[in-house]
Amino acid sequence: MELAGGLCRSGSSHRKTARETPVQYGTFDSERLPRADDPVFTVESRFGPNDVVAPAIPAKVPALHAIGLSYVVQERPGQWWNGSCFRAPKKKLVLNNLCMTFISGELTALVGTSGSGKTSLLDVISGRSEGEVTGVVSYKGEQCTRDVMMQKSSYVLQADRLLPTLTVRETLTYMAYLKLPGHSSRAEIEAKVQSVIMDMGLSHVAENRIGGAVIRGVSGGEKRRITIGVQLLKDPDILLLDEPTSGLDAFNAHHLVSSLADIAHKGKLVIMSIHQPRSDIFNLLDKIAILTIGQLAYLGQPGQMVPYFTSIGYPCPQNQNPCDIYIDITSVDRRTPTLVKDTVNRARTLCSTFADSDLQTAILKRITSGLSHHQLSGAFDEVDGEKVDTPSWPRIFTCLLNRMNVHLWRERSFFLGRFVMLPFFVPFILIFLGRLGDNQGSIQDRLGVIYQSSQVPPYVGIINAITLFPVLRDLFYRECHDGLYSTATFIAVYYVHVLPFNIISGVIFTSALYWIAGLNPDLVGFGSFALVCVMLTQFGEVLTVAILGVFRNAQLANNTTALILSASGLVSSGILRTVENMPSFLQWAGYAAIHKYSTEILVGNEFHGLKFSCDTDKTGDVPLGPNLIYDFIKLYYPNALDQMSRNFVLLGAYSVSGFILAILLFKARGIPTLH
Ligand SMILES: Nc1ncnc2c1ncn2[C@@H]1O[C@H](COP(=O)(O)OP(=O)(O)OP(=O)(O)O)[C@@H](O)[C@H]1O
Repeated sequence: MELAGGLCRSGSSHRKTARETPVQYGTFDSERLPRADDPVFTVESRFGPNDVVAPAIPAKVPALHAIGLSYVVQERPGQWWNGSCFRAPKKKLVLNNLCMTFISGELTALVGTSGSGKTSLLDVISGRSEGEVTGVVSYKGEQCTRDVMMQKSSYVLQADRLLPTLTVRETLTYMAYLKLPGHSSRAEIEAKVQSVIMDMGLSHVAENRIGGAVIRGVSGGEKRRITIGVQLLKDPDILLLDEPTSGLDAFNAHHLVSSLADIAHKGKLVIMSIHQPRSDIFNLLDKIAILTIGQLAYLGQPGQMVPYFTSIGYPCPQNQNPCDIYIDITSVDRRTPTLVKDTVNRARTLCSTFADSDLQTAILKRITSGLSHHQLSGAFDEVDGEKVDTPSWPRIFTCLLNRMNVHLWRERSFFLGRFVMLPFFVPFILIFLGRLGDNQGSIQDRLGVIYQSSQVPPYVGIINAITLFPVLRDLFYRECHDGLYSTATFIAVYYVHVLPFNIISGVIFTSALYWIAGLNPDLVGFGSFALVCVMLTQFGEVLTVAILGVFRNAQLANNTTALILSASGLVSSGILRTVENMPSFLQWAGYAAIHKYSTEILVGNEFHGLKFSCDTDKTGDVPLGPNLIYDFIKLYYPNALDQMSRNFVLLGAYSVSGFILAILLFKARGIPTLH
């Protein structure tokens, strides 16, 4: 049977067209749509009178259609260090001209072997795809833009990204503040959270911590339920789930899918990808779609699957799970080139057979019967997203800040570490340098204290960021992916969250070091010293955050930031080597380094007005004249005394520019693929 124009016909000729003439998302070749008077609409079922091919859908049931959907991605030809940046990226056709229909009130499973395109299809439907999409995704008869799909659908990714320190109820409550309309009252939010807890069967663990690698918390199945519950908070019309049962035992997988079936039967449109559903899960499904090589090998009711495949020469052996059998025959076997060739050919044949089948014809009929005349000619109106009352910025900011505070408070070792880590260095410095005297030798010792005091705080900032930030970053990726808030908001919240801790630890560090070591006994000097330490700690932390925006690997980010700060201290402090003696390019580089300004402040602060005694009893000691210290400062740190305010402003600017750099790097690097 030949469909008019061959829309959704699989095969190499079409593949070529999709590759060579990429069109924009939201367009399709209307010439290939069947007409309302097409004879295919009147053909008899090939399965006989008892086999229902396409039960009529009541006109008002909302349906999601994928119409001529193709998806092409750019494949990276290796890592950049292998020279991939000099090679043209290869295009890969991941989905090829899919025509599918999904209906509200039904649970549809996308099955197929690994790499068949299940996740990509969910990405495209949800509007979160990265590549080039052609074809139309329509919902309730209107073409859905990315924004509309983001609004109408919720997407449950494969990995659970949850804060281990929060309880189940807290997790859902914070998410409700981020997702529910801005006018929602506290009581409404609590009621919604309670109803999701009940719907997802989480009431027995509602007050338990989620837990993680170190602290045991809820089970894997319960974590999956929480992740799904998070997505149900905004009451989406469409719920998409990527491998929701992965990692679960048979009992939990069945329990979860049966909850999803309940959700679907309450009127939601639920589509999930699943690798190999067991027979008890298979029985819970309303529809099943088998994908292979980016095409459709089957879409229909589970009960129709055996008759369909039997009719095309693949009967299901007795007492076997039909899903296992038919996923196997549609799979590509990659063990040897011959096997690949044979199984790809078989998969292609199965897809083109399905494209010619009554099942596919019925799908096309459903699609076209829901389309208006101008839509049939390819002219869809793009629906604008409904005006959604999103939470206000202060509400989002406060919610994120509270969540970070609760998380840090519960991570007791990180929390205490923030207060004690910097002061912890004081005994080491004191053991090494002792109490400073007022003789000439103490000048060198004071320079040592100054060097240590400008090196240690930013390193502590690095350690603090590396322990705390990555888990928050992973959560941010997930929530930013859902469009809940921006990168700038996230970084700003983190900046404000850590600032009080850095102020307190900087003041404790200075209080201990300054008076016990016997630095210049002056209250203003003490305040300036503390302020420098705070700014350096904050800069170290925010610079690490910026680097963590580039490197996903925390260890790499740690090493890179430590290297940058070491280089900064070496070239600009003037303590390890006099700046004037350095090559000019290093002198210039020193101007860009924060340690130049922090050292100038600390040197001016320490030596200004300090009197030193003359050690005349020691052979070789040269008495210091009254102006010698002043001359020393003037010679080696010419801006230390005159430009103290400017240096403070520059230190502040560094900490702000670290914040801006973090936003820019996060934006430039983008949100990673979260699968
Ligand atoms: N952004 C991308 N860049 C490169 N290749 C991609 C991209 N997205 C998908 N692919 C490729 O497309 C094919 C289909 O991938 P997809 O993740 O959709 O398969 P899947 O059926 O969900 O597999 P699995 O069950 O293993 O998750 C794979 O070969 C994958 O490598």
